[in-house]
Formats: sequence, C-alpha cells, structure tokens
Amino acid sequence: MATQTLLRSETLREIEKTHAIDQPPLMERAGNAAAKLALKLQAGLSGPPLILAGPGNNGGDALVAARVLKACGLDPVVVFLGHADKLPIDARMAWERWSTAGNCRSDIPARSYGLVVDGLFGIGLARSLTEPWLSLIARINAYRGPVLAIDCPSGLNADTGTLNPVAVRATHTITFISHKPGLLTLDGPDHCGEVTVADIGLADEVNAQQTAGFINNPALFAASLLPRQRNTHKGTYGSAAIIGGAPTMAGAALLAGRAALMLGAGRVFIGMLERIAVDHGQPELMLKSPAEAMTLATAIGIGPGLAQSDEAANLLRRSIETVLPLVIDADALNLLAAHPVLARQIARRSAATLLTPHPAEAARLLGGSVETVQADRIASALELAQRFHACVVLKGCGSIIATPEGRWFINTTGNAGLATAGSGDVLTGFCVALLAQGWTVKAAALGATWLHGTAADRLVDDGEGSIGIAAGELIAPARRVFNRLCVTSA
Ligand SMILES: NC(=O)C1=CN([C@@H]2O[C@H](COP(=O)(O)OP(=O)(O)OC[C@H]3O[C@@H](n4cnc5c(N)ncnc54)[C@H](O)[C@@H]3O)[C@@H](O)[C@H]2O)[C@@H](O)CC1
Ligand SMILES: [K+]
Repeated sequence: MATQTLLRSETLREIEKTHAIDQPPLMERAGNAAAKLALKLQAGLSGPPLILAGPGNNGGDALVAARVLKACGLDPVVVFLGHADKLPIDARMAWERWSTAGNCRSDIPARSYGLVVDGLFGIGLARSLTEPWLSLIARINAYRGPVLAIDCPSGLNADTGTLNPVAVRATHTITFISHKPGLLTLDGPDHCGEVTVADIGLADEVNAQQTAGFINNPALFAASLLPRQRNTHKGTYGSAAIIGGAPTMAGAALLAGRAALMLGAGRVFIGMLERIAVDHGQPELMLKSPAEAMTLATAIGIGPGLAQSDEAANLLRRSIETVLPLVIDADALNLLAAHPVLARQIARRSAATLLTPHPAEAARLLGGSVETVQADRIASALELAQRFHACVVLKGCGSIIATPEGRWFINTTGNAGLATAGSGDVLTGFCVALLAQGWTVKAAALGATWLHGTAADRLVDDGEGSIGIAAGELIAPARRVFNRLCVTSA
C-alpha cells in the first residue's frame, strides 16, 4: 500500500508559489480534474449541475470546471459570489473565460439540480463565516443529492479539521496537490465524503517535503510484521504487564490484558490493585500484585482502571523508573498531569514511553482546555511528544500519532463504534503486546492504532457495528488481521 503524504496549507502555498508560472497553470489542472470527477458524478442525474464559485482561487477552480463541463455538453448553472475585479489573477482569468461561455448568477435559481459543486472556499478560509455564507451552506446541506467539494468542503479548516463554525457536508471531495490533514481528523471525515487526491502534476514536489505527515498504513510498520519461527517459546514474545484495576474498575485491566494476550504477548501479567485471583473468562491471564507483575514484565502498560490513589501514583513512579518500554494511559495520564515531578521523570527515561491520551487527558497534560487541544490536534500531539520526549497517540476521530522527533501521522481506520467504554483499554493492551514482542515504540503506536481501527471496520463490514460494539469484540478481528498481515508480509 502506498503511503500518502499530508501537507498543511503553509507548505501547499510554498509549492503553489514555486509553480506559479507553470504551464498549463495549476488552476487549469485543478479545474479540469474537478470537472472530470464532476462528469462522473453527474452521469444519469436529471437537472443541470449547480456550481457555486466563491471570491478566491477556490472559486477560480470552480469556474474552470464549469467551462470544461460546458465544453463537454452540459449546461451548468453557475452562481458566482465574489467581485470579478477583486479576484486573484488566475481566478480572474477563469472568470473571464467562463463569461465568454456562459453567465454567472448571484443567487441560486429555484429549480432542481443534479450535482452541486462547492467552490466557495478552500485553503484560504481565514476567519469565521458570517452571512450570507452561513445560509448558503445551510442550503447546500439541505440538498439530498451528491455534493462535490473542491479542495475541501467550504467552512472546514483543511489543516485542523475544525469548523468555522459550519461547513458543507459533501458526498465527495477532490483535493489538490496532496491529501490534507484537516480532511482526516476531527470534523473532516464527517464533511468530506469520499476523498480523491489529484496531484495536478506535483507528486515529486510533494514527496520532497520535509514537514510532511503521513496517513498511517501497514507499510509504515512492515519491518515489524514477521511470521513466527517454529523454534521459539513464550519467552521469545515477551511478558506484558498491565498495571491497573482498582476496586470497581477491574474490568479495564482485564480487557487490556486480554487484548495484549491475543495480539501475541508471550505471557500477560495483570498487576491488579483490586486483589482478585483469576479472570474466569480468560484464565491464561496471570493475576499478580502490581509489584510482582512489574518485576516479571518486559513491557508495561499502566492506567486502565488505575484510579488516582496514592498507591496508584506510587506505582506510576515505579513504572517510570523501570528501563522497560512503557505505555501510559487513562488515570496514569491524569496522575502525570497532577504530579509535575513524575511528568519531568518521563522526559528523562532511557526506555521508550508511549502516551495514549484522549483529548481531555491531553488537555490536562498540557494545562489547557479540550477546545485548545482540538483546535489543532496535530500541534497538540507534537507538543506532548516533545514535552515528554515520548511517542503520543492522541485519540479521537482521526487519531494523531506523533513522535518526539516531530514526525506525525493520522490514522484513518476505525469508526464511531470505537466511542465506547473500554475501547482505550484494548488499545493499551495492543500497544503493550507489540512492545513486548520487540517492536519499536513508533511501530507499536502505528501498528496498534491501525489494528484497533481496522478491527472496528471489520465489525462494521460484518454488520456488527458501528452501533453497539463492545470493546472486547475488537480483540478477535484485530488478531485475525494481524495474523494475516504477518503472513502476507513475509
Ligand atoms: N494558488 C494556486 O496556485 C492554486 C490554488 N488552488 C485553489 O485555490 C484555493 C486557495 O485559494 P485562495 O487562497 O484564493 O483562497 P480561497 O479561495 O479558499 O478563499 C479566499 C477568499 O475568501 C475570502 N475569505 C476568507 N475567509 C472568509 C470568510 N470567513 N468570510 C468571507 N470571505 C472569506 C478571502 O478574502 C478571499 O477572497 C485552494 O483551496 C484551491 O482550491 C488550486 O487552483 C491549485 C492552485
Ligand atoms: K470548497
């Protein structure tokens, strides 16, 4: 599977500048690519395409597309909502050329349409939308037919996935030069529909970018996907310890333990704060005291059901002091936020650390609000990674994986079925299992997140979600996909 590059608008602008005098102009290429997809989507629909062109270059793309559609025999209705004399130069040219082929309206004529093309705003959206844009977007969103967004749905921030304050809900998006992070995280996926990337001839330029992020996929952790050798034993695959399970929260630790077991850790110890003897549903799990579990481990996950007692804080300190790969989740993250001394210790660890916060936990760690974290999930994840010198999985729609070296990835597997209690505990178990098997922390974060999401997608494919997925159900499909990956990548 090819790894897809993600660029933020600052970098896209630089690329656009470098290619400003290319022939054919980038806007012609973009408009032609949009028209080609629009032709496909319009096929068989009654009513002409409706093309909405805004005041900048995104509107220019739409006007080029309108001209191409007209040349292909369609009769698009074009609504232009800008001032021709204020258009940037390429868009002005597109407006002039369209004006020789057809006319522009300033409001949407009442009639029925086929495809609606959203060319109002792209990466130049600079501030919160007001009227008349809000009403216009509401009208587009009330439309029941296909909607093609040019570059990104208008109102969506293509860098962050935030809404300003609303956005077009497209059924399809064609995005130019490279894929963009805001289309894949937070509110992006709910607004973009099916995304097509048109590189408009700039693929080499995209591949050369140093600041790029990537869409997570198995190619990124392929080196760790190894079929098992026959002459091995349970010690070969490491010993995972899950530390957590305070009174009334035993289930969280057991879920993480089951996930670690089924993703291949050779032995799984659960260091339970609530002393229970056995997991009757999974007797392979070895229930120990937290201290014993830590001593026996080659990789530790701390947090599921840990609570925030003094004992929990003490266990967190001891796990930080080990020289073992360590996953920190849930209440262990809240303890870190509450104990700056522990937080400072993390950054000094010699072994790898992986933090798996959801946005509220990330906000506590950064000393800010959930809104600030979500306003730029990539920046938040990178800041955490740098501050703690740890790998980070910032969970949520389009989980962000960030490394202390400043690399970032967006996970695109998974669905709303993951929004259920225990889902994070299962992810922690997956991470610890891969670390116990010797994966690097970056590979473990990428692999575990990808498998966790893919498991949820498999359940949806089988009609078992996205509504009502129980976290424990993620484990079996993840194991199936993992085994297949390890065999096929051999
Ligand atoms: N520059 C280039 O070389 C290329 C640009 N392309 C297209 O150009 C787009 C970017 O173009 P622009 O930079 O002109 O940006 P946009 O067309 O996205 O929007 C900029 C315009 O919207 C106005 N605006 C911004 N926020 C607003 C708000 N909240 N309320 C009302 N008006 C607002 C600005 O004043 C400006 O007139 C890309 O998304 C892509 O579609 C493509 O054609 C590829 C090449
Ligand atoms: K748009």
